[in-house]
Amino acid sequence: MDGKKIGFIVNRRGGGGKGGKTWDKLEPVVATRLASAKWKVEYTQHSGHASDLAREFVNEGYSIIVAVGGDGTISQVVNGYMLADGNSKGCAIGIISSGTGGDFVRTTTTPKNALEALDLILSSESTLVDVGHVSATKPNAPSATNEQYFINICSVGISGSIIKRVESSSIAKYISGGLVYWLYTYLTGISYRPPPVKYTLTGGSAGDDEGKEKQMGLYIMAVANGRYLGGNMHIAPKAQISDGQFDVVCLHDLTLADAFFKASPALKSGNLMNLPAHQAFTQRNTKVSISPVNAKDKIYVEADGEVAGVLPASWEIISQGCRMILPLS
Ligand SMILES: Nc1ncnc2c1ncn2[C@@H]1O[C@H](COP(=O)(O)OP(=O)(O)OP(=O)(O)O)[C@@H](O)[C@H]1O
Repeated sequence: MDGKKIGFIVNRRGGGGKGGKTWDKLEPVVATRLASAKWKVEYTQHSGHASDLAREFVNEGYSIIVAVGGDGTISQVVNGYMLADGNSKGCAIGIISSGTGGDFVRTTTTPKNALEALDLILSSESTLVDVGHVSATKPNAPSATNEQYFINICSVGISGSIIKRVESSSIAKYISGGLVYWLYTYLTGISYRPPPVKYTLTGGSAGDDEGKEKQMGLYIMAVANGRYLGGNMHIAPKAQISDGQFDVVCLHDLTLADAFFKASPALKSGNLMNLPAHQAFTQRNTKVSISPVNAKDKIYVEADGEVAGVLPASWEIISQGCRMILPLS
């Protein structure tokens, strides 16, 4: 650790308070192991704060930034890192997972045990991974866009509607995060009707469809760097975080019965094989764009588990844009 500066960004609220408890146990170990190094901890004070803190750590010359929290915290740290151009400044991100869903660390097989995760961060080399970028329309300002990076999965359709309902929910502060998510998944599942959208896929395996605008009734499209979403849905089982491409997994034109009896089990198991080709496809692409056929439809986009905007939206991969310290695959 000679000469290295390590910054910890801790979301004490992540995982319904797990983040705080994890850090309280870990801090004495960090103090001992990093006694001869320069290290600092910052606690997130509000949503989005982890991004500002990451940007400051990069600009202050820190060599490692450790995100202590869930997928939302990891995503915000990646956003701050990308905005400050952390890769070209020789900075890497480490992860100590203490959230609710933990979808990104499921892909990377980062240890769930905080001491093991710290050990990995302090003893391993960093590796380059891809980062996704999404440009989505602001829900209340149709002529403006939200520009955002994501490290795991950005999706649109039923998943965006679920996240929008979870974020707007007034009961979320009274019951556990997992239960709120389950409740709105069920309620959205029975009321969701696939809206018509136009989409274009470019770069990669689009073949004859390369760059052609097509239309479908959108159930879900996952633009995936990682493999899991929604707290363990194995939606993109073959996605690789360093291959320079998104795995684009799409279910479309489903009836309510198909959605319940075929799509949900298939998404959970990562097996879309029992859905016919006219209702599901998987491709590898570097660019994606989708817009609603009916301009007044508000179709929500979620990125790493948080609302990123509505359609129209477009996606682009930033190949090997971020350095992370991860277990060797
Ligand atoms: N002090 C704070 N007050 C309120 N919200 C905060 C605070 N610090 C961070 N947040 C927000 O909490 C949200 C959730 O955090 P995080 O993703 O770490 O945990 P989680 O949602 O439990 O886990 P997961 O995303 O893996 O399901 C993030 O959007 C983050 O911006």
